[in-house]
Amino acid sequence: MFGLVNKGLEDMICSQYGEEIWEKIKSKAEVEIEAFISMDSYPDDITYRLVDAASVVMAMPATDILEAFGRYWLLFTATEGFGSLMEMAGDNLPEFLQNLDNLHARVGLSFPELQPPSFLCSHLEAESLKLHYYSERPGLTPMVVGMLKGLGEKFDTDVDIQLTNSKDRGNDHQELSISHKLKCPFKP
Ligand SMILES: O=C(O)CCCCN(CCc1ccccc1OCc1ccc(-c2ccc(Oc3ccccc3)cc2)cc1)Cc1ccc(C(=O)O)cc1
Repeated sequence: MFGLVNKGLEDMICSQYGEEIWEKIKSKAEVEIEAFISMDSYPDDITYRLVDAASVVMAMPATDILEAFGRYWLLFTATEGFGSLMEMAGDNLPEFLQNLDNLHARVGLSFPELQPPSFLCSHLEAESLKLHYYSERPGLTPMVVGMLKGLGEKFDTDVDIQLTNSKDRGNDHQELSISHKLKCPFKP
């Protein structure tokens, strides 16, 4: 996983809980890396160990940490680091999601070690769509849900996300039903 992800986790923990908690998480995860380099690639295992350790140290379910992290990563880490790349992906939520694979492909051109998941949109309606999420990495759906919620905030859009099919149920990918509604700009 790119350092961009692990660094995002570090930034979220340090900014919300302080460096001390982050050091505790790192030592519990037996991660000795001083500082994550955003553009370096690290074994996925490091990310999983950090999330599991954070779950113990902060006494929070790992799924809650992953969702909070996904939202933070989208709104801060990815936006600060790759605002222009994100802007190119679309002006609204459905457009962005339909361009997600292109966004990953564009990054992959410069960073071949990227191992992105794949996203496919179907059943596109005015205010809903189905997002098919294919990944070799298990257990990161809550992180993607958090990213999608972050995306909703970025686009001033109310988002409701339901997992409608999953690998736990024998499906070969995760299927998320997403309804999205632009927030009315002026309160009546
Ligand atoms: O693998 C999984 O099953 C879940 C992992 C999270 C999936 N992506 C997030 C996808 C996403 C979902 C919802 C909304 C927005 C999303 O992504 C937007 C995005 C995607 C990729 C980047 C990105 C940018 C630069 C990258 O690499 C760098 C980093 C620093 C300097 C130069 C390039 C890597 C990813 C930025 C925003 C981002 C991603 C993160 C890491 C990797 C990877 O390490 O291979 C691949 C993809």
